Amino acid sequence: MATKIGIDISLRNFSARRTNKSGNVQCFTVVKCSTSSLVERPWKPFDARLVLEDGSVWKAKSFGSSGTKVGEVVFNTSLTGYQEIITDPSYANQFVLMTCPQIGNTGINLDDEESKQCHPGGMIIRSLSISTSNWRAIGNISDYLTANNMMGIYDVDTRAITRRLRQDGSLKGVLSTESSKTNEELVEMALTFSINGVDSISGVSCTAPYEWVDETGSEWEFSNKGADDKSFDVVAYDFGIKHNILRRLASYGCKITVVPSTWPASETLKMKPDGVLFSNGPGDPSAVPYAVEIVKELLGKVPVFGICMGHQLLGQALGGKTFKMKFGHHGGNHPVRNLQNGSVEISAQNHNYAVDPTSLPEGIEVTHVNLNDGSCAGLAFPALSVMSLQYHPEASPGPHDSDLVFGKFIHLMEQGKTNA
Ligand SMILES: NC(=O)CC[C@H](N)C(=O)O
Repeated sequence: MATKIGIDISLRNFSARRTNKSGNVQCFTVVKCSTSSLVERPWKPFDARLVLEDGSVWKAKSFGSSGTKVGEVVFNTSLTGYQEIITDPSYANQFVLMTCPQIGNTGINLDDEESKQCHPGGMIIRSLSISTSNWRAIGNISDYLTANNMMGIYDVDTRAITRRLRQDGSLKGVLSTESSKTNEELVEMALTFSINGVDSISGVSCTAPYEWVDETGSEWEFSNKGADDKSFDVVAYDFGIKHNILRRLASYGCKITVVPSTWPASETLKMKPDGVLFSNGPGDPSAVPYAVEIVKELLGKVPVFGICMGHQLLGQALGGKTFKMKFGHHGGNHPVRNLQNGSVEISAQNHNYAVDPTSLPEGIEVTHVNLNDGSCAGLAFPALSVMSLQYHPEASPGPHDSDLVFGKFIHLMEQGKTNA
């Protein structure tokens, strides 16, 4: 007898709600799950447009929510992990184009959210999977996007758009399902939008401190996991923090208090943490001087670790400058050389800005280099117990090569405790 793998979710109606150990309520408003809502055959006519600031108009079909939204278009080359990508707060004010040609086949589950909501304004894909089948799936991506007020378009030439972004650099654009709006109006909307010089982290940060205790689930845990008892008190600044950063810190033995992006350095020091983490987050790092000031005030007083936006803020606090890259790095296979031990890590990346290493004062060490373009991928300043990475050691989605860096942060905190 043939074994049936997966679940035919077209037969199920559901609503799901649960509270994790950290008190975060996760719930889905999706109650219907049918393959028929995904894709209709034969093809329906085009009902959505992506209009770019260069005047190009890309006809497509819509899924998820409808309306008109403006944002910056970036392409992500990851082959898996679309749910983690669309719930990553670092994508706020952007549209994410997936170069992987088919999206949606593994559906949506309760465990792969990197935050409590979807953040990009829209998702641009080639083919929307006609069915959903995965042992963890509780819904399909179309209903999930609708429930999260996120737009999606499919049946559009994602290769051609990606080539344009690679040639010309990041482009602003508008997604619209509204036929009443002219192409000219949408081009104008794209041209007047700006992500540069705008504070995007204030819209995604938490508003009050909270504790985080959830570790990586035992079925996904690595053998290199750290201490079982919570030996290190860590304050994590939330500039748009991904849950997997918190899970990895908890797995490595940290007791974590997450604080808002504006949390004063003096309040953090009163909490007497063993270390401070500066998280990932969306938008232009040079547009949030208040966050750079907080980082500066903490330098030298406690060991610190910066990830992505956190790394860019540290770079500025140490005296350096950031700049906007041509089209950034978004994917799960970027080779990075660790200059401290010579090894190469295959890494998960998601950023449009970078620290200019030539702007850094003497003594600041560039510890990691992106091997695709030679850009700065990590910094250290041992005299002030500083370490940072431009990419994502927590992955989610992505390879786990860089996970050991959480152990390095533990080591930095241990040294801090010894020297205290
Ligand atoms: N993932 C992140 O933290 C992104 C950092 C920053 N917003 C950038 O795009 O460069």
